[in-house]
Amino acid sequence: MIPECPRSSETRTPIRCQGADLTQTRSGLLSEIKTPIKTEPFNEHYSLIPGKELGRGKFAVVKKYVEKQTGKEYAAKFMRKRRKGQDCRLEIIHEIAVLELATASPWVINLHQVYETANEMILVLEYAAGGEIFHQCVAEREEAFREADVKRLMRQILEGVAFLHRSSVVHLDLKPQNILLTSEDPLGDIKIVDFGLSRMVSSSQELREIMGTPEYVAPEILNYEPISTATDMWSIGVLAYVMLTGTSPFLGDDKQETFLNISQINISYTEEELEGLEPSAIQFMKSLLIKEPQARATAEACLQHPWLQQPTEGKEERKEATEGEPNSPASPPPRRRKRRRRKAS
Ligand SMILES: Nc1ncnc2c1ncn2[C@@H]1O[C@H](COP(=O)(O)OP(=O)(O)OP(=O)(O)O)[C@@H](O)[C@H]1O
Repeated sequence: MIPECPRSSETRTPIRCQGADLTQTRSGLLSEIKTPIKTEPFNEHYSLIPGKELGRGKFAVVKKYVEKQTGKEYAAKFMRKRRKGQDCRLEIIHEIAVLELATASPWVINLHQVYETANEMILVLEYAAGGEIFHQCVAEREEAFREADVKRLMRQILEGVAFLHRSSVVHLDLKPQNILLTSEDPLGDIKIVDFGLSRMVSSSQELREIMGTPEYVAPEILNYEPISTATDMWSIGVLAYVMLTGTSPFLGDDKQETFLNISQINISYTEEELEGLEPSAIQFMKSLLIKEPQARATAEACLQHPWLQQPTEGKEERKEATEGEPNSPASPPPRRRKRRRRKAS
């Protein structure tokens, strides 16, 4: 779900963030960018790589391109400036500004260039060849993540989110479709994408009413209570559950049921998909899926959680496990991944 575009006539306030002076609007949008906006024809500099588009949202399409001069591959995100009759250029500028702010984090997708046409802005992004972690989340056992994989990727997600939170940015749409991989096999590293709903949080102004994706939204969003960095931490709790089990903890038969499940914290930690996980993995999720935002673990605290302190068996484990005998000493015991009605979506 996408929020209404803010009015461009909003008041702007200067803030200091990560040592830089930034200007933000009342609704938590950054309004200044450093990247030059190119107006020459995009196709003069980039060639489309034929094939399936990389992704599509409500107002954007992402396609793979090669830069003619360097031969390097990029993901070009074509974003419509007018949405539902409103000018949303300011929102796109904010998305660019957040990507600029996060350049120092290896876990946030890199912005290469920006182009603008009459109707669109084109964000030329680093190409994440492994696609969305969503695919492994819902894959059958051989391709699905093992707990050791989830731990390594979760540490990276948390480091990325901790960086954003230190910079006063809340992502507000953390879900498996917005966590990409640099490569699929061997399993690479994560890249956080899609800052379309992200906002600056400051102590002086309250943010409410920004909607993410139903299955991943925190109770305070449903109750129109203030949004904070803790709102992202709820989504990370849901993300961990989905990555570990392939099922979505709050998903109901319709949106109403999903929202009811969230507001009542109607979650089960005794599902068979959770059997065989380290007990500390359950504790980790429980430390995040708490109604009161203040009681949830922060990203920094999560990085110190016992679940993420235990050594993982490394990237090779998944391959060995799928090649070896299912119960041989070299491969960890298979985790039951029977699908239920509430498969992640
Ligand atoms: N840098 C990238 N490399 C590879 N694939 C990408 C990249 N950026 C985006 N994609 C793909 O395109 C999809 C849509 O991108 P993104 O979420 O940024 O667009 P969006 O229009 O804001 O989406 P939504 O409306 O769902 O929020 C991603 O889920 C991903 O599958």
